[in-house]
Amino acid sequence: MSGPGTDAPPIRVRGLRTAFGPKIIHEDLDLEVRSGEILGVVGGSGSGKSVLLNTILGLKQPDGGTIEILGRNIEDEDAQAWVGRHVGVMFQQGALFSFLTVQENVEAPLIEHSGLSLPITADIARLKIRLAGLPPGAGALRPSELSGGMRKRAGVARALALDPAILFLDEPTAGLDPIGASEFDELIRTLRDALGLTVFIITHDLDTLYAICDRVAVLADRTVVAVAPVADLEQSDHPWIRRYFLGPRGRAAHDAKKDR
Ligand SMILES: Nc1ncnc2c1ncn2[C@@H]1O[C@H](COP(=O)(O)OP(=O)(O)OP(=O)(O)O)[C@@H](O)[C@H]1O
Repeated sequence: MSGPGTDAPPIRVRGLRTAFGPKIIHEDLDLEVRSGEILGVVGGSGSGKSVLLNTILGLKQPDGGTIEILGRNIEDEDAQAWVGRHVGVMFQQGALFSFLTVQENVEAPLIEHSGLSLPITADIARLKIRLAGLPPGAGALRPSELSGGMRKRAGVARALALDPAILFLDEPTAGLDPIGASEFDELIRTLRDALGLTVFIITHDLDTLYAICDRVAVLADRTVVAVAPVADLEQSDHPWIRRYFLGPRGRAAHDAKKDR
């Protein structure tokens, strides 16, 4: 069986169809994510980015097509537990348990999946909290005591708890000020480089796309209409892509990248 360490692409989606009743969200959608890349996923509001994420994670059943994570079909028996073991997810706002401290939030997946003793679990959680760029004292705080940026870092620490091969991030910089957002981008790139992660980021943040994404997948017309580095997408003829990258905000992000 294929798995982490094999040549299978981290994520391979083929011919995906999803729907809610009669409403079709994705049709004949193909997407292959390369090992070690940071892939940005963009699309208009309601284009199906979150539904795609949930379907890849096995939280929503596809109506057609196949999804493989590290070579394993997510509809296979026991695949959910396997995906949970090899994939880290940071949902919007960090999605932390509000009644637990940061330390306990990061320990939770370790206790559930690793079978390690509690002292070792605690040590690993402390390491992940530091890895996510939080100060040592942050572990004792509850999510409500953290700033938005710290909460997102705590979400990253928890997502990294089980040493995943793939990190999924849903709008990680939403709600952060520009300095916090670019520090967060830098964290993601550093973690990718240091840990060899493959990163899948849903984002509306053009600066993130220019700053750290190796390629960007564009969702439109119920499918992925392009997957390419931003520089190539700037040359696209697709009307939505042109409006997105060549509109005033796209140009500003492009110019900011040049000035960096
Ligand atoms: N549980 C659901 N039941 C019915 N329709 C749904 C459900 N979840 C999502 N949808 C519909 O699926 C479509 C895609 O939604 P999705 O949340 O994936 O969009 P998105 O691209 O993530 O949007 P945004 O950028 O605004 O977050 C929308 O039309 C939405 O109304």
